[in-house]
Amino acid sequence: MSLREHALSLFRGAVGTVRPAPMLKRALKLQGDGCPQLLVKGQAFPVKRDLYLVGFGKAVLGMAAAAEEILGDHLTRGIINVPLGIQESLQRAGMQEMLLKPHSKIQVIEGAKNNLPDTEALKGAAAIQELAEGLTADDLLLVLISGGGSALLPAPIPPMLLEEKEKLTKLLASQGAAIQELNIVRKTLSVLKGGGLAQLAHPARVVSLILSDVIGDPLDIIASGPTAASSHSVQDCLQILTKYNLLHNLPKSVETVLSSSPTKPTAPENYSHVSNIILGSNTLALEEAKHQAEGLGYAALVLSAAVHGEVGRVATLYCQLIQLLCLGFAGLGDGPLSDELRGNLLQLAAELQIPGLELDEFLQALRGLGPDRPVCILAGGETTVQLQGTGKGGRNQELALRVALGLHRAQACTGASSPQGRCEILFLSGGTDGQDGPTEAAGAFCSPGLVAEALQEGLDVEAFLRNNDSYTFFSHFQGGHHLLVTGLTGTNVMDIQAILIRAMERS
Ligand SMILES: Nc1ncnc2c1ncn2[C@@H]1O[C@H](COP(=O)(O)OP(=O)(O)OP(=O)(O)O)[C@@H](O)[C@H]1O
Ligand SMILES: O=C(O)[C@H](O)CO
Repeated sequence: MSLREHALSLFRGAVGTVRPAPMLKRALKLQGDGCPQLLVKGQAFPVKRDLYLVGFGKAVLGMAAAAEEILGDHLTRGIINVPLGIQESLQRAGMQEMLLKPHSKIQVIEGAKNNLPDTEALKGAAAIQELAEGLTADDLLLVLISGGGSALLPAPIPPMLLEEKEKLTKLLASQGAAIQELNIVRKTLSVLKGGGLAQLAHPARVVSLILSDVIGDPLDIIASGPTAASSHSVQDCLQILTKYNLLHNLPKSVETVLSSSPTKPTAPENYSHVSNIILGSNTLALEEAKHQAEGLGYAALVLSAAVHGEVGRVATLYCQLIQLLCLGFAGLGDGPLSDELRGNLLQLAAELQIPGLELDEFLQALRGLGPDRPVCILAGGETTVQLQGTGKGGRNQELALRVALGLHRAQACTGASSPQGRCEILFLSGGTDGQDGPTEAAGAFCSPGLVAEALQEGLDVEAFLRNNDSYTFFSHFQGGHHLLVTGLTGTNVMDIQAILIRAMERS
């Protein structure tokens, strides 16, 4: 099999493991008929009286379909808020397992066009709020949460209007606020976010099943943590508004809400009726890819599930890693060039501040790999692209193209003796949701020869990159062969990267 086929199969395996149905079926069981209990990853929750379900997020329709199949007649009623048009597009894509059955007890509300809160999402949030407020101590509320949940559960604190809150979050996003900052502000201004839903559902037992789309899986940030104790206060919100110069331009209603917000977040002991359980994450997807890579004969290592930073810097990190691996294959893993690369990598990783990354240990483990086995390095996270041009692309395709350019330049420096010439190399970057930016592709593959081969086709990689036009490039180059096209996957645990390297077969 080619490296490309291997990479594709690893990507599909990784995504497959965090698809709603397999994920729910692995984690959730209902046991016993007389006094049924819900079992979630080994934790038992008795169903004393009624069992309700609510959910919000891009992957929640599939999660709800799988949950209803497991809960059967024990489910009393449910309400989910999902993206506008999702039922029709899943139907069209033939993804029946992600759709609710006819006569389902779960009401579906579609809204939040283009991932922005709207009146439909507002109605859905009000219905969820009403359901939660009516629960008793004998009821159990199952909450399904995934990325995109913030826009799908808008409940601005009065007198603030939806448009006012939306305008403020849009302003923050356009100024480059990170998702953590955005969601701290959203939590302060919302009835249901920042633990609000869990508090309204009290005294019912609340069990949240979460598919994480945020680096580090922070419970109080994913979908703005509607069932998680918030570690943030109104002070944090004010600091963020100050940082982005928005504090002195706030609508009156926002000022009113901010001035009457409690100065301290609700104490964690008020969440003893709540269990927040992460069911799927980038880490889980990478573990599955590692397992599959080992099955294919690779020595596989996971670099990190928290790779973030400006796409160009992250591309440099991957290029340097690839060069280091090549030197290892060439038997030069202990030479001065390798030492220099290791030094550069450590410096770059320190600059990128990737949480939890022990690069020193990782590089030691790389050194321990023999030159005989093919190597697979896996990583995940989310890069950022500062758009300069007007082209069409996504962060994964841009990353792959930048890695190709970096490898091309490195090869040009070392010439014919380049250690890259002695091994076969493939890099893949893809979004697990199957859509990279506003394009039809999930991501792209690249190898060191790409830039030179593109030139022969009259395609100038640097010019495409200057215009953030990676999708147009990959669509034209070799008839689109290097595009990763999966279609919408119905899940989302950020992006995945794979580096595959093996010694060149001697002819
Ligand atoms: N022409 C482009 N080239 C490179 N990146 C782009 C381009 N246009 C948009 N992007 C990037 O795509 C991202 C938005 O796309 P997308 O909706 O896939 O991301 P998202 O909102 O983070 O969604 P998700 O987390 O669900 O994948 C942004 O990070 C943006 O910078
Ligand atoms: O909905 C949101 O807030 C983002 O997708 C992060 O979870």
